[in-house]
Amino acid sequence: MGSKEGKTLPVIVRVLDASSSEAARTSAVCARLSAECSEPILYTDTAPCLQDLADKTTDILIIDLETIGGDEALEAYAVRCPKAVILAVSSMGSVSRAVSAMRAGAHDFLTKPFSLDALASKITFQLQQRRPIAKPCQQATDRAIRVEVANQDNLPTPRNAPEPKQVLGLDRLIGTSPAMLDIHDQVRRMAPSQAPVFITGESGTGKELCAAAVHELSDRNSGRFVTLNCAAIPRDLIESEIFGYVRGAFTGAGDNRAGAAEQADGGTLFLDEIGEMDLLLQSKLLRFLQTGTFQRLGDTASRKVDARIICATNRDPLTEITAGRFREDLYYRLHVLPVHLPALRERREDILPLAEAFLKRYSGEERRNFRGFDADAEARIVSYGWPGNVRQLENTIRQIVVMNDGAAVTHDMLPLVIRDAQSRPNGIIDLSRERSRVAPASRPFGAIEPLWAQERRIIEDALDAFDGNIAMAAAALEISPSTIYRKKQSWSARSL
Ligand SMILES: Nc1ncnc2c1ncn2[C@@H]1O[C@H](COP(=O)(O)OP(=O)(O)OP(=O)(O)O)[C@@H](O)[C@H]1O
Repeated sequence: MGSKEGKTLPVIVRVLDASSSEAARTSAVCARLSAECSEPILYTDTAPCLQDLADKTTDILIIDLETIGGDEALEAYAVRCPKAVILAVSSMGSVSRAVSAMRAGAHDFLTKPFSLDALASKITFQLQQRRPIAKPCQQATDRAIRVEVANQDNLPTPRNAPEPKQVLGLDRLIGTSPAMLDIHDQVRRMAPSQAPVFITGESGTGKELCAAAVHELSDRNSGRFVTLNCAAIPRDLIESEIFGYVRGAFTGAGDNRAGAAEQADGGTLFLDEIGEMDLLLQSKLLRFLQTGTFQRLGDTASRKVDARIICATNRDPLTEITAGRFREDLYYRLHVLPVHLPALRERREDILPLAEAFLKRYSGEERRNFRGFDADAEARIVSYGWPGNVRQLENTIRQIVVMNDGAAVTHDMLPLVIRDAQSRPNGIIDLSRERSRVAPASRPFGAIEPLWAQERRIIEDALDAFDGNIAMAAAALEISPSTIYRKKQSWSARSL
């Protein structure tokens, strides 16, 4: 776990297995982990486990595939705890089962019966090796309270690793370019206001970090900063995630649940990828903004909360309005304090300070000796286009640190996509072949691959190219990682 106020928090382990004896046995593994674990939480039923994954912090999830009805069901668990290490276990082990479990979100797979040592060493390995994955669904969870951290993955801090420094507000928004200094200035001025903030910018430019800085510098900072990524939640669930629900509101609503708006009472509600909301929900959000009141799904009582709204999108809001996908009245209600985060290629002065900060952070975490970049590596890093912006830069540096060691990062440690960028400016995925295919004048219906299938092929190619790393694949495709999660969900919904 991360560190709060200088103390290392214990690793939170959840175990889901229909057999209580199996669950208890599996949980015994915690005693063998080098990281400090709290008492594991055992579930024999899926519903309470799903609920807790959505509501509470999870560092490790050990999940029995038979209990959840197969590996296809795993994704629903994975999206609820995007930062957890997920170990799938099954008594029906096979290579294809393991592969599909890992595609659905597991980090590793074990066939039952397994030895506790085997499970412990797999978990330890994952905790040490895991690279960052994108935030598919930062629900209204405890983790959304961002009074943290250099260790942004909420991974358990290795016992001997240096404690991450606690940095708040603008310190976390690295950059000294004129554009970034201007953003700092805007954030400082906007923070004390109660008015909504509307943040635009390409994926990975730091919109969420900027929203967190506004919250941290505001007088609401003793309240919660609750993040809801609308792109990562199926559209029909966004409403219940924002406004909550009462028992029986829909199948599976076994209990009353507060939504993100209530959890942000007294604090800040950050609605990321707001353009993903459907029009009906947009009108409910508008009403909430106008009156401060809302109803939980299935409830008749109105509730009132005091939450400051910050929203973000990587789309052009005016284009969305023109296309009829975004309500103009909602836009003007939200677009009171606008901030635009420029792409990293438009503020090249920030690249090196960011790269150096990430190198320092990850060298400390991974116990490496890196102190800087050699001249060739530095030149390449500074001149590369960084289509995935700061997220891509951060992931790249982390990848380099995990895979190498030395005093300086050298040119040959850089991923091929960056070393080779001049010859292939779009990165590793050569889309030019796709585009240059000469289409015959007419082709019979059915000879053309449907758009979703082409899209799926391209995304899966990108994932293969980056070894399944969603953040890197998204960066190369110049889309948000949450788009990949959403697409994957839609493929499973089609049972593809
Ligand atoms: N100026 C910055 N200084 C330090 N880290 C940054 C900065 N900008 C972005 N990052 C890091 O880059 C990653 C992506 O940032 P963030 O999630 O805020 O981007 P985003 O614009 O909200 O992306 P998306 O649109 O895909 O949700 C995070 O790990 C964040 O900490």
